[in-house]
Amino acid sequence: MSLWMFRTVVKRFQNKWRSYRHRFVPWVVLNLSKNEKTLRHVTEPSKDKLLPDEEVSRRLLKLFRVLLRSHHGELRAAHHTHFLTQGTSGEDKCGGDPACGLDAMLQSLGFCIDRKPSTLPSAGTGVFVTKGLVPKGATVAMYPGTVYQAYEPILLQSIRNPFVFRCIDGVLIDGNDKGISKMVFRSCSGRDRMGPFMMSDTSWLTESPQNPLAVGQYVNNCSNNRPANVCYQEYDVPDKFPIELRQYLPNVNYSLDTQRPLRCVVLVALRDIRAGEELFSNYYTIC
Ligand SMILES: C[S@@+](CC[C@H](N)C(=O)[O-])C[C@H]1O[C@@H](n2cnc3c(N)ncnc32)[C@H](O)[C@@H]1O
Repeated sequence: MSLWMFRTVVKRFQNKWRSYRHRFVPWVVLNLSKNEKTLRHVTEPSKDKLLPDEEVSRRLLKLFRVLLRSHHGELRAAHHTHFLTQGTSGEDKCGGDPACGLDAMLQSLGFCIDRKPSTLPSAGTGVFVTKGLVPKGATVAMYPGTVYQAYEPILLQSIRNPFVFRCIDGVLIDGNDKGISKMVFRSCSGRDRMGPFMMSDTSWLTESPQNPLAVGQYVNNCSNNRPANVCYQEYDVPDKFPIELRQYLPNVNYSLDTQRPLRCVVLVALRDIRAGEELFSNYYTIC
């Protein structure tokens, strides 16, 4: 093969690769050809938002305020009984009681989601609606993890890591709750605290996240007979987001000197989803 031909082939591959909005490496590469029918096409990146950012903010704030109130209640109760041992690490403010976050979710959003074995054979864990009804257009989950700008190195953390999510602008979110990814998230989160306030939530790395939405990294890909019922949407946290509620955000910037607002990704319901149903997203979006 001549050098010219080689370059043309590489260029063609690069263009196709870049046009994929979301990819979980290496699973997407292996399965892309099998699943062409499930590709989602959008005409322009800006047309890909189902919910305006203000609406995403409003819904997150509603949940986070209920979480804050219930945590204050828990802390007061713990003070009374002299069993306050959690300190202010920001992790496990529910005292390990997942019901605390789930109650807040049911109260503020009208549904609960949780992780369970997937209904798909050999797909590992999935995410299910366990109570209530998720109405079409609801913010049903968040994709937690460390946020890498397109120019930042992620090589070590990305090796054999199926949880690296690629946003439309090349920003990557590492949602792996194990190994080096977990260490990186914890260290960045500890670094960014402002006085008494945590700027992010590390409890998504445990079995019982205090923000119950932060399990979106476990949502499995749709297939020809299991169509997507949720889709991803980027959400940049606005400057005015209250400082005392940032402790529930499951994302943190890898670099301290990132000049952009914190990138989060939410999953939005494409239709009403009932209790018992598994969530399926679309790993491939072409624009
Ligand atoms: C982002 S993770 C999702 C969580 C994963 N189910 C787990 O338990 O760790 C992506 C991985 O889930 C699995 N997966 C996702 N969708 C699948 C599907 N439709 N069929 C089989 N495996 C799937 C693949 O192993 C893929 O690499």
